[in-house]
Amino acid sequence: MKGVDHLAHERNKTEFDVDAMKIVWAGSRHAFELSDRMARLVASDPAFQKDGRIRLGRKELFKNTLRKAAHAWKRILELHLTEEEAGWLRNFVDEPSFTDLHWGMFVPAIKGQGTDEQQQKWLPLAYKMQIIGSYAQTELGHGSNVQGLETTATFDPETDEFVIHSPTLTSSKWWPGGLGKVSTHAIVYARLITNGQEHGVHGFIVQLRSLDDHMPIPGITIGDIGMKFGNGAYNTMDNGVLTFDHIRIPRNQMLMRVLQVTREGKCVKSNVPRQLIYGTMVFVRQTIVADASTALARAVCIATRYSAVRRQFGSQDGGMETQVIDYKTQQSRLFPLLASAYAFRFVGEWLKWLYTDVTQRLQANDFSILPEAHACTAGLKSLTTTATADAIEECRKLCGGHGYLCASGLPELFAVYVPACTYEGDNVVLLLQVARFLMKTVSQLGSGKKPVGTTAYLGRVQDLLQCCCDVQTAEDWLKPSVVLEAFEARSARMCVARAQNLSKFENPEDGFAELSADLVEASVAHCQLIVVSKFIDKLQQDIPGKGVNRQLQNLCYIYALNLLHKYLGDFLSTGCITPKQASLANDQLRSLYSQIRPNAIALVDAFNYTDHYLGSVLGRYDGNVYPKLYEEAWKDPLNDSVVPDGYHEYIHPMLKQQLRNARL
Ligand SMILES: CCCCCCCCCC/C=C\CCCCCCCCCC(=O)SCCNC(=O)CCNC(=O)[C@H](O)C(C)(C)COP(=O)(O)OP(=O)(O)OC[C@H]1O[C@@H](n2cnc3c(N)ncnc32)[C@H](O)[C@@H]1OP(=O)(O)O
Ligand SMILES: Cc1cc2nc3c(=O)[nH]c(=O)nc-3n(C[C@H](O)[C@H](O)[C@H](O)COP(=O)(O)OP(=O)(O)OC[C@H]3O[C@@H](n4cnc5c(N)ncnc54)[C@H](O)[C@@H]3O)c2cc1C
Repeated sequence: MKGVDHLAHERNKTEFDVDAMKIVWAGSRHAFELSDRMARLVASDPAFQKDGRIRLGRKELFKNTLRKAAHAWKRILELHLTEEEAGWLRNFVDEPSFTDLHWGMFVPAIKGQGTDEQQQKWLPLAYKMQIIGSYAQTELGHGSNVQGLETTATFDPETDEFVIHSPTLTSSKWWPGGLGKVSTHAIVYARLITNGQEHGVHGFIVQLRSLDDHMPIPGITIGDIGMKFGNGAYNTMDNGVLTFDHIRIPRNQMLMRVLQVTREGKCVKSNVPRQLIYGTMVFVRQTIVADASTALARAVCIATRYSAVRRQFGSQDGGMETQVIDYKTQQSRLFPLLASAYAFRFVGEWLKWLYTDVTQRLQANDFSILPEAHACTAGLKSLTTTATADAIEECRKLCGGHGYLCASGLPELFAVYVPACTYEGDNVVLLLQVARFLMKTVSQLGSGKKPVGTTAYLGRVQDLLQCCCDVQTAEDWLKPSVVLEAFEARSARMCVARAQNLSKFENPEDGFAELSADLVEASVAHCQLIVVSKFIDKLQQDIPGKGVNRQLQNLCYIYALNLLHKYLGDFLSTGCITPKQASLANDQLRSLYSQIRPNAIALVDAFNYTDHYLGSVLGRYDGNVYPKLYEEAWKDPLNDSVVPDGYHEYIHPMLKQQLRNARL
């Protein structure tokens, strides 16, 4: 059987309505139709082809990215695309570029932290791309510790200006995307100083380059920070270095929604909390969770299709060998990743809802759920990006040797994706933020303050400390209440145990530092509970389409029970379940793998990825893997000549030498 036939055969086994699942995956019929249209538009445009990207040198690669970004903008204008359509189009172009930072951080920072007048002035320029912006927060010496940033913005009352300055080498801005070669402006984070007094870190709109000839403004030194991990990959982005030598900007270019500086240099606080200065990060972390499901789904789609095409061992009487997807070990590695892609999709949907809700509340001066929004975005960003980066690497291994070829698409996907564990907040630093939130919540339980939102379960802590898991058979693990209670009890018990250990320290900060590794584990447990509970919530919705809900149920329990298996130490040591119940969970997991197996190909087809977007010979929709891999190999520049360059200089003399030695 050919690879092409394998996948057709697999698709015939499907037990659910794939078109209906495509809509569930996209979030709505509207989102499906729109993303489908944009994906096809990009795939059919020769200007957006990706072939050979990994073989380009840095300069060529970067210029190629500029060309694509300019072409994308041209198409957006020609077709009068809406903001939503334009976002999808840029997504399917699938090449990190300065536009990510312009639309993803520069514009949101002005929207979130700018006053109405500032928005009226700067947003139209940014929307028309008459200025291009980046987000310059991180410095050579400090990234995680935002309060430790060294760049200064000193108010000069004589001229009504701020003087932006880099006092040290370590205060050089370092990393901002789009800054190195493209951006004309940036939101620069700097320590505000007025009348000799410091007022913490704030954002300032600073012009970096001339709008006429793109030369840096005098006093500004700016460039690219150099090559990053992997071929192609994130090297399409000009992450930059920037220093200021007493650059003057008008007073009204400080983003003043949180704090105003008057003509006299007086600081006047508004009614919004200081943390709103960090609001852009909350917004981006939320989008990163949605992106995690997309990147994970890409890797899983490649590994699943290839696992159905690939055959090894098991041939009897000259019959066909076994499809590697039928090995239980392959299933136990692959199907939890498939389930995670769906789980992250739904938690991403929920997080988007939460973010929208917080934004509306903020507009009505209700800041009460800001800590919850911060903890959820930070924790879920950390959980989903760590899992996705690990999963892409696992998918590479699931594809055996061919997974290591760039033609599989997996090496570049990994190289592009893995910095997500670091940017927008190092994942451990973010989990420590969640831990602070959880410890604060536990410490307030005695005061009668009822926890709400994702920590509401901690309000039932007494019950959760005592409850016994009600599982007697493997089927009992298919009850939502049972699964939910196990995850709630595990998280609550871990939180309470950590809080008790913390209370033994005289100085809570010392305790927090000493116990931080344990605290991070409690944060992970809490975030996993959120993902599981949002998946279970999704199952309660009225989901149309034959067999769709059934598949989602199977995926939900695979996600939850695989976590239970992987983190068994937590569940057993906190006494949430018994070893016997753990073993039953494992039995159920195996049964679920068998149920998912005939639907695996259709479940990845439901992601609706074009071959252009997947960029993988192994993941091709038609399964025509071997002929295309063979074809692809011959495209390598090494195969341009039969005898390689360097033969006469190095190989030939070496062979001659051996020959002479042999004759002696
Ligand atoms: C084949 C492949 C082809 C190619 C494929 C292409 C496809 C690509 C796919 C990739 C996917 C997506 C791409 C997406 C594009 C993204 C582009 C990358 C952009 C990256 C940009 C950046 O990195 S910007 C810089 C980000 N920096 C950080 O995140 C810094 C981290 N540090 C902090 O956030 C904070 O300083 C801190 C959280 C660590 C706080 O530290 P500290 O304790 O010092 O805090 P404070 O004293 O300042 O404040 C404490 C109180 O404030 C509360 N707090 C903290 N943060 C927030 C917040 N954000 N919101 C609300 N409240 C907050 C904190 O809880 C404390 O509260 P209390 O305890 O109540 O006092
Ligand atoms: C590809 C990429 C794109 C980026 N784009 C931008 C951008 O556009 N704009 C921008 O401003 N920045 C950008 N950044 C910077 C990014 O936000 C920072 O690198 C990130 O926030 C991590 O900070 P750091 O580099 O200072 O790491 P560090 O904080 O130095 O981390 C080093 C190690 O120390 C540990 N650590 C640090 N603090 C603690 C603590 N309190 N407790 C325990 N462990 C700790 C971390 O876990 C990590 O293991 C980008 C980074 C990358 C990689």
